Order: sequence, then C-alpha cells, then structure tokens
Amino acid sequence: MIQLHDLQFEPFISEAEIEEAIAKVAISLNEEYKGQNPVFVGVLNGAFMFASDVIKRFEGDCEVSFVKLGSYEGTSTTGTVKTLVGLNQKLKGRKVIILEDIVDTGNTLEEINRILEIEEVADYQVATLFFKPEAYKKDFEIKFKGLEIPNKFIVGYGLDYDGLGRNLTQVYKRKE
Ligand SMILES: O=P(O)(O)OC[C@H]1O[C@H](OP(=O)(O)OP(=O)(O)O)[C@H](O)[C@@H]1O
Ligand code: HPA
Repeated sequence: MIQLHDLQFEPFISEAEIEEAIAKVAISLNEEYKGQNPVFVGVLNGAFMFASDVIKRFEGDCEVSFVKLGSYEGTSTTGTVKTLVGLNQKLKGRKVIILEDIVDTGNTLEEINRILEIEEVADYQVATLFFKPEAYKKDFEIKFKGLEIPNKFIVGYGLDYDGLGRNLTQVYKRKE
C-alpha cells in the first residue's frame, strides 16, 4: 500500500505485466510501420515512460515529437483539454502514431483529433498502454492497446495523482 497526498493506493499491475503489454504493442508497431519512417507523437506528461520504452523497441527509421495536453484535476477530468505545448513539427503527408499512457474518457484523444485534422497527415493511429473500455465514450478506433483495465483511477508508470506517482515502476489503483 502507498499514500499519495490524501489517498491510498494498492498494487494493481506489475512491472512484468507492463513490460509484456509494451512488447505486444511494439511487435504490432514494427509489423505495421516497417520501412515507413513514422512520426511518434507522445502526449506529455503521462506518456513519457511509455514513449521511451516503446520507441526503443521500434526497429526502423522513425521521428519523435511531443505535445503537452492536460485536463485532470485530482482523480477526474475537468472535461476541458488544454494544449500546454503544441506541435513543433510539420506532419503533412506523414504517418503519425500518437502515444498515450492511458485512454480513459477519450476527451484528450478528441482534442488530438482536432489538432491533427489541420495538419493534413497521411494517416494516424493511436497506441495506448492502458485503455478503460467502460469509460471510453468516443467513436475513434484505437488500434494499438497494451492492457484493458477496469474503470478505476490508477497511478504509476507515468500516471499521476495531482503530480505524484509518475516515477513508480508498477501501477497502483485507488483503494476503495
Ligand atoms: O481519455 P481522457 O479522459 O482524456 O484521459 C487520458 C489523458 O489523461 C491523462 O493526462 P492529464 O490530463 O492528466 O495530463 P498529464 O498527462 O500531464 O498527467 C493521460 O496522460 C491522458 O493524456
Ligand atoms: O486513471 C488515471 N490515472 C491517472 N491519470 C489519468 N488520466 C486519465 N485516467 C487516469
């Protein structure tokens, strides 16, 4: 059990399970994007660990970029996704892979869709380490998913509760 701010969290997903999920996503990305020089776009802050681990496993040429979006306060979404740092690279005509630590309600993805619509990319897909099917309310198909998880608030491996917990190497869920 760990305490972050006022909340307690219990172990939920081990390092080995996380590694297995990343390996699975990496195999699919290597198959799908072989020889295509895709651009990975990581969504900060949460995706920094996943981006690092999955990009290390990509075997061909690729480029790496980041955007920084934010919408959560405490354990819930505000419903408003703010672009804190935008794209600094032209993506016109490129194959783009969005890297997310988690897709929860899908609000953040919707904002990314808006950002990419004006970029005239050749194609883009989303790769997320964690996915909450019960919480996801959008139509956009998520092609690469590491682990489907129940609708519980989690921390660790990049994910935070009000800034804390990102450095944890395994994932914890909020104790009920
Ligand atoms: O599907 P959603 O309900 O939009 O949730 C997913 C988003 O929430 C988290 O970001 P957050 O806004 O907490 O910013 P952070 O990455 O800096 O923690 C996470 O990193 C995803 O980007
Ligand atoms: O379960 C979560 N934990 C931390 N950050 C998040 N952002 C969306 N869902 C979550």
